[in-house]
Amino acid sequence: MDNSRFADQLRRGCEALGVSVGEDVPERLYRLMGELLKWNAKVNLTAITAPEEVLEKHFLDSLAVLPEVEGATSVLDVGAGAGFPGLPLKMARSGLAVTMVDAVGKKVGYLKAVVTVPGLGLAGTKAVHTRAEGRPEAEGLPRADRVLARAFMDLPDWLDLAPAYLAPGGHVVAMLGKALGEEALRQEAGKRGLELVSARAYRLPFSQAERQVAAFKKRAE
Ligand SMILES: C[S@@+](CC[C@H](N)C(=O)[O-])C[C@H]1O[C@@H](n2cnc3c(N)ncnc32)[C@H](O)[C@@H]1O
Repeated sequence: MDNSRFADQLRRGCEALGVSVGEDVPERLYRLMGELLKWNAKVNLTAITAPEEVLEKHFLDSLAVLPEVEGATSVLDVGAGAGFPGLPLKMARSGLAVTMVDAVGKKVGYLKAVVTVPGLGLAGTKAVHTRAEGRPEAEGLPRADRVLARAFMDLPDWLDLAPAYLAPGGHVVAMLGKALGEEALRQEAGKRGLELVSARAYRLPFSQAERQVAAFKKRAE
């Protein structure tokens, strides 16, 4: 897929998702895809390698959570793997302080390298090699306004772990596959002293795959 077809498809996908990104973001994501596929030939980062799928399943799927991130100044992406959703979010909102953490050293090696590639707009993005177990200070991880993860843990385990990394007033964001009812989300939240802030079900624009994103905050905040 050439650069202009990629950019066109990315724009159409963003429009369908109702998210907006700057004019130069498609071009920078195209270059990020080049880095990802180049590294993936040496280091196992992702099983998704067809450009159409990287565009939708990695890039658009990451950008789809922009509405839940708006207004935040910092994001912690736990179990970031090859940088999803952290890298596309940073590209789309350059003012965001993004920290990505992963337990696998070679993935973090890629993340640390890719954020220094000139022109990608990822400068200042942090990548930390550690196992996130809910002890931010000991793990060298910041507390953040949005603590999010994709394909990392089941919702109950995520809601047990993630609040430890919240800055005051922050939200835990859960990226889910099949949608859960709001009552089920509220129940899981309530068991952990959390409140449901929002829940939004949508489909990815080309494959129509189902997604849901839910945000939670600590009760009485
Ligand atoms: C299925 S991958 C998802 C990667 C990325 N978020 C995505 O959606 O493409 C899960 C990642 O979590 C990492 N991981 C698993 N347990 C972890 C932990 N306790 N702390 C940090 N990373 C962890 C794994 O190394 C892996 O890269």
